[in-house]
Amino acid sequence: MSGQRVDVKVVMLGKEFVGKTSLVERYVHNRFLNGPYQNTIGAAFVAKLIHVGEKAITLGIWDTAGSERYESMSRIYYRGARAAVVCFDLTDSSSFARAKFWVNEVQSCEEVILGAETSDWFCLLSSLNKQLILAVVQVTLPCWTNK
Ligand SMILES: Nc1nc2c(ncn2[C@@H]2O[C@H](COP(=O)(O)OP(=O)(O)OP(=O)(O)O)[C@@H](O)[C@H]2O)c(=O)[nH]1
Repeated sequence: MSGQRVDVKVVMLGKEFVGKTSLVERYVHNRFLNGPYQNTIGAAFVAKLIHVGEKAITLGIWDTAGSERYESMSRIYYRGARAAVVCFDLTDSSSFARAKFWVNEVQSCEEVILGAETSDWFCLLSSLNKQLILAVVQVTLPCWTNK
């Protein structure tokens, strides 16, 4: 980590290849890296300064590796996080099962955002009630109702 002061810790979680790094790149640098897929190893950290009203807040974003072999490491990164962005691919039901796993894991986070990505669009469902998020997604997403 860079040693800079972080006001709010945010963690990105979800199966590998669902687009976590791409989302962070878009949000922080407003760019899409078009090169070959490179899996995250362990986790990557990036900070972003945002303004909420007159307040300046530094977000410290931990982009975790989605591969299950890094699962225990990801647990370290979400400890103390104020928010978790749990991502999955709408075309991959196993990635939704993985998202469900992470939503249950991150009970300590104040805010959980569940993101669904297909190849060319992205939607966010946000709620403080994690069970409600899962219920909504189970009802609305065909890839989940097949399970
Ligand atoms: N076409 C398209 N490709 C995308 C989009 N988002 C991500 N990708 C591609 O999907 C692949 C995986 O994206 P990453 O952002 O590296 O996925 P990740 O979840 O961070 O993967 P891990 O680091 O292994 O956990 C990459 O080849 C991206 O270029 C998108 O919105 N559209």
